[in-house]
Order: sequence, then C-alpha cells, then structure tokens
Amino acid sequence: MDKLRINASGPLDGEVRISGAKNAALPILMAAVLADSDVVLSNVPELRDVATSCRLLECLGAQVEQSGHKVSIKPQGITEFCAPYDLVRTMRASILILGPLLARYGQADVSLPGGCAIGARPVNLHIQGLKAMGADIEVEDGYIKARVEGRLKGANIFMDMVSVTGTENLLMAAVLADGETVIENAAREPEVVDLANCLIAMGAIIEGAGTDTIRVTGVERLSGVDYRVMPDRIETGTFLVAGAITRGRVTCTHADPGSLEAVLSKLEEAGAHIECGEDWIKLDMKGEQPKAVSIKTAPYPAFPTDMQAQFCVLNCLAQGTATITENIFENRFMHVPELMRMGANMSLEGSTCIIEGQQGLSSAQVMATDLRASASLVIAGLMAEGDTVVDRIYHLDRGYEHIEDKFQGLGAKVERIS
Ligand SMILES: CC(=O)N[C@H]1[C@@H](OP(=O)(O)OP(=O)(O)OC[C@H]2O[C@@H](n3ccc(=O)[nH]c3=O)[C@H](O)[C@@H]2O)O[C@H](CO)[C@@H](O)[C@@H]1O
Ligand SMILES: C=C(OP(=O)(O)O)C(=O)O
Repeated sequence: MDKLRINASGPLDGEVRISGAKNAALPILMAAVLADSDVVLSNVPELRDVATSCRLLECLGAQVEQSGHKVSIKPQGITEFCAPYDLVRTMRASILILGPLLARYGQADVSLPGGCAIGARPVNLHIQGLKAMGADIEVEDGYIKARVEGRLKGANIFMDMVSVTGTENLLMAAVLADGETVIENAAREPEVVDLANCLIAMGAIIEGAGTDTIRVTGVERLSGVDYRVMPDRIETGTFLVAGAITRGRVTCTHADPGSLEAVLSKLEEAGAHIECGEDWIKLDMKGEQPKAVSIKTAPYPAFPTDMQAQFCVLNCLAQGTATITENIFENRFMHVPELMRMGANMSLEGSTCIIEGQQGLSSAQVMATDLRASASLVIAGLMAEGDTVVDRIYHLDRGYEHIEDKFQGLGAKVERIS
C-alpha cells in the first residue's frame, strides 16, 4: 500500500495549478444520466472518486471515455438501475445517482452508504425529499429501492438541515419532474451552483441556486452538454495553508477566489498577505510565523468543515492559542490524536479543539483516517524534523490530484513510497 514520506521543507515558494473540484465533478458526472445525448466534461480531476463514478456510470450501461481531464459520457445505453455495494462503500457520493436515475428512468436501487470516519452521515433528507416528489421508497437488504410511475411530481420541500448532496440529489430529481419544485433551506455551496449551471446548460429551468431557496420548473427532457467543472476550493485552501505554516509564498493558479472568502479572511487574520486576480490567489507570509485563529465550521458561506483539519495544523504552528469548533460532523477530529503524536499541543472538549501553537513539530509514523485528516498530516510533516510517514493515503487519492508532484513543485519534500 502506498504511503507518503514528508520532510521538513523550509518555506514553500512557487505556483501550483489547482484542479477541478471533486465535489462539483461528482454530482455533474451523475447528472449525465439525465441527458438524452452526449455529455462532455472538462477540468475533471484525475481522482479515485472520479474513476469510481465512471465505473458506476459504466455499470449502469453508459459508455464512458476518460482522457486526462476530459470525460465523455454517452448515457443513451443505460439499462441497469442499481448502484451496488462494492462501489458505494468506496465513495459516499454514489448516493448522488439516486435522484438522476429515479427522475429519468423511474427506478433506482442504491446501496445504503454506511457510516464513515467523520460521522454517521445519514441520507434521510434525500429519501424524504424524493418521497415528497411522489417516489415509493423502501430500504431493504441494505439498499434504497426507489420507484415512481411516470414522472416525479414537483413539490415544496423544506430541508431540516442544510445538506450539500441532499440539495444536489433533489435538484437533479426536480429538473425532470412534472411541475414546480421549491427546495427551502437549500445548501448554498459553490458546487451546488456549479451543478445548477451545468443542468441549466442542459436545458433545465432553475432559479436561486446559491441562495437558500431553489426553484425548479421541471422539463420533459434534457440534452447533452459540454461543461467545464469549477476549480477545487478545498485543494486551493489546503495549498494556501501549507504556504502559511511554512512561512512561505504560494500562488494558486486556475483557482476561484470568490468561493474562498471565509478561508481567505481567516488566513489574513493569521497574518498572511493575500492578493487575488480573477483566477489566482497569492499568499505571502513574508517569513513570519502565523497567528492563531479561532474557527467555527458551518454551511457556506461560513467556514467549511473540509478546511477544519488544515486549520488545526495552522494553529499547531502559530503564535498563541485558539479554538476550533466542528459543527457539521460529529466525529471529524480524527487527525487530533495523530497530530499529538507529532508533538502538537491540543486537547478536545466535545466538538471544540483547543490548540496552543508552537514553532515546530516532530516527525512520526501517522495514519490517515479520512481525506482532509490525511491532508492535514501531510502539511504538518512539512514543519516536522525527520521523516513523517503518512500511511493509508488512498483517502488522499480520493480527493487530491497528484498531490506529491504539486507539493514538489513548491519545493516541498514529499514523496510517494510503496
Ligand atoms: C461529495 C460532497 O459534496 N461531499 C461534501 C458534502 O458531503 P455531504 O453532502 O454528505 O454532507 P451534508 O451537507 O449532507 O452533511 C451536513 C450534515 O447534515 C447531516 N445530514 C445530511 C443528510 C441527511 O439526509 N441527513 C443528515 O442528517 C450530516 O450527517 C451532516 O451532519 O458536504 C459536506 C459538508 O460541507 C462536505 O464535508 C463534503 O465534502
Ligand atoms: C468529506 C469529504 O468528501 P466525501 O463527502 O466525498 O466523503 C471531503 O471532500 O472532505
């Protein structure tokens, strides 16, 4: 099994090209099921989750060709409607196939995704919303079995909690439903907006994406599309934090500064000098140690839970003491004990982590437990004397494209070992 070996690297310096967003690419790949002609996507990151999504589409009968960052999908041949356990268990976002299959073909059997390292992650809101649109749904033998006679019906849906994939699933179901659907308390994440833009380019009628009320007027058919996936704001944030903790200078190109306001404002509070252009962000610490910053995660536009682990590391290496409160997932501090093994001064009180900053960390063999926890251990290794070895990096390969090459391009000592 692959591992990453990281050594103390001095200030990072240089440019890194940001890839397409995993969390936008995955729903958009699933949306191809809704089209009645070819869908061609560009800026799709080469990630394990993307490969899994392509396998899932093929398993349904679609023809999928992947060449670099381009994925072409011919959805016309879909004749199977089951997302099997073997695929779903490796990627929770497989649940995003439920809405499109049901809306387009009236049936879907999707293995129930299990709990995972960061929390239980139920899908009750996805199921309730689809039921409100007229679907019959049973959970049997570990599968969500959904059926509808004819088209789904437009409905008014109030989501009890803000759910990103829940909003996306219901949005993809609503675009082919009969009549108007209103999704209230919808997620406002930029990836929801990217999906909505792609659906609109396919012929869907959607208003309000990016606000908490999305209105959809269902249409009878959607056509294929050529669509470019938005830049990955979490990958961008991860490289900026790596620049900040190493007191370096990092420019992210092909990025989307508008999707990162909460993160950039916390980096500025930490003492970073930030400059943005239309599609680039430059961070310069001018050789200074960052200052500790307190954070509370919450749905967009507030601070993203997917950047929480990386900011834990920033605080471990900052001047002062700060608290980080995780409000989205009940078990998303799995990186804390690993960082403590590297000498970090941290303690947990319920959903809050209290962190006292210091100048450096010590190396250790550490284990990645989930995607962003893994990223946090890699950046921690950049400020630890000796070899830090991060095990179980298949989590990282789910969400970061060529991570070791990108870090090497910034002067970091990060290498993949078998
Ligand atoms: C593929 C993708 O886009 N993944 C992102 C998505 O995950 P995902 O869409 O799975 O996360 P949600 O926004 O749904 O989860 C938010 C909260 O709602 C709860 N919940 C959700 C659905 C439901 O039916 N019932 C329920 O109780 C969850 O347990 C969690 O506590 O948003 C998360 C929150 O920004 C990010 O960390 C993930 O990177
Ligand atoms: C939790 C994440 O992803 P997923 O929802 O795909 O598990 C993430 O991207 O940090």
